[in-house]
Amino acid sequence: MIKTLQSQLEIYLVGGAVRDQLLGLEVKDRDWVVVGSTPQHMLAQGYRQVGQDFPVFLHPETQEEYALARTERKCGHGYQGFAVDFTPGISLEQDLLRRDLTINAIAQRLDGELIDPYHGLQDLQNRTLRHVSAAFAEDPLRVLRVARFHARFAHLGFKIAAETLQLMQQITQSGELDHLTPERVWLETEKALKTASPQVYFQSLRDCGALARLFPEVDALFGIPNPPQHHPEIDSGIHTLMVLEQAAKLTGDQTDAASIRFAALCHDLGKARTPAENYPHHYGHEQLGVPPTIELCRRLKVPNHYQQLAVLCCRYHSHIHRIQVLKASTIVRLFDSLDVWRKPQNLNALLTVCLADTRGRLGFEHSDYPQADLARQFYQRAVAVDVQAIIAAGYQKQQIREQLTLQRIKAISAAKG
Ligand SMILES: Nc1ccn([C@@H]2O[C@H](COP(=O)(O)OP(=O)(O)OP(=O)(O)O)[C@@H](O)[C@H]2O)c(=O)n1
Ligand SMILES: [Mg+2]
Repeated sequence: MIKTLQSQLEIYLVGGAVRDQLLGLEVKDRDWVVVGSTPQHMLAQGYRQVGQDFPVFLHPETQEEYALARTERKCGHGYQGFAVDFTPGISLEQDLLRRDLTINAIAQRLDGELIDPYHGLQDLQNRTLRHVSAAFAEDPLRVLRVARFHARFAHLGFKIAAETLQLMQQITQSGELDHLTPERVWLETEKALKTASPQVYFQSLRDCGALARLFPEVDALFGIPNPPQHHPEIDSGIHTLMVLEQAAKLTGDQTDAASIRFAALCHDLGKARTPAENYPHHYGHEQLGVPPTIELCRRLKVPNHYQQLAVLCCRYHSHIHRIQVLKASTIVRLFDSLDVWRKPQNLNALLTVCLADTRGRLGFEHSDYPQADLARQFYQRAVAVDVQAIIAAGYQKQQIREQLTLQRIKAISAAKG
């Protein structure tokens, strides 16, 4: 069935599938381009149209995406306002020319032969992210996409070509990024947070000036000093990206990796709000970081669970760093604030951010962090307090709560010895 369908169309594999296969990586989803066909012909072959006025179709069996070869010309701001031409005369080369990066603009015929008019193979070998043509600028989201591909492939040695970075700077300066919807910005950012090197995404955005437009709260950290004895890297922006790098290493592909990494990104936002006369100290930066974290999340419509964890990590990371000297009652209050009784994962996430914070400093990359073990011990003691025994002893209503807190404090005090 597939064979007969495809034999009547001129079909090429394109985009990420060709790229990842050439890099020796696992291919997740496959995108196809169809040359010389029409929507009517596609429908007659059994394909289902995806969008109303976009020439993209789903294969009746594999459900993979097949797009008619097309050109696009921008005639407005942002995502809207494209003049799309998908008449059957559009060639494969024309379709590839409108794409973002040369490494994404290699096509493969069904017999395996590669068609590479823009030298994507060479750029794959040179580990270079290079735009295909000036048409790159027609979709400003591509500034974020390149930063994300950089984050995804940095560990393989990929760099952004100088002329592409320049173009990203021009697009940023033109103000086009301001027309991106929050949803699209967050979608790219969330994907970037899940890559092997999320810090490279934010560094690349900074390199082209886009960080100040999209994440001014993070950008504001650059140039803010820390005490050199604890922070040999000094700069709060650099520290933040180092913490993000460590958080990525610690979380790997665990399911809540993205929210922990996002919390790492936000944990020190308050340092940009320190009065300059206090430098390099940042008294109260934990609480000062909450408003910019909430503002960033509101603007980009970041999902609630990200915001909640980021706010907790802002507020309480220093508590964990100092847990050895905290009173047992303060520790119980901290656990209450973290809602650890219902959500023990909050404690794990905070401890991961704190470990990343410790290691995200120049020369401290392999530091131990005994505070995490201690926090876990205190939690184990406190969570073992038996509420049923308190009820059985005859306590009522809010007395139960009070007794619970009291006994948890006692349990932690005992553990402190
Ligand atoms: N703004 C965009 C989005 C997509 N593309 C093109 O469409 C292809 C498919 O897009 P997408 O699936 O988003 O990216 P992939 O490169 O396939 O990467 P992934 O593995 O993440 O799917 C890209 O390779 C690229 O050629 C583009 O040029 N500009
Ligand atoms: Mg794809």
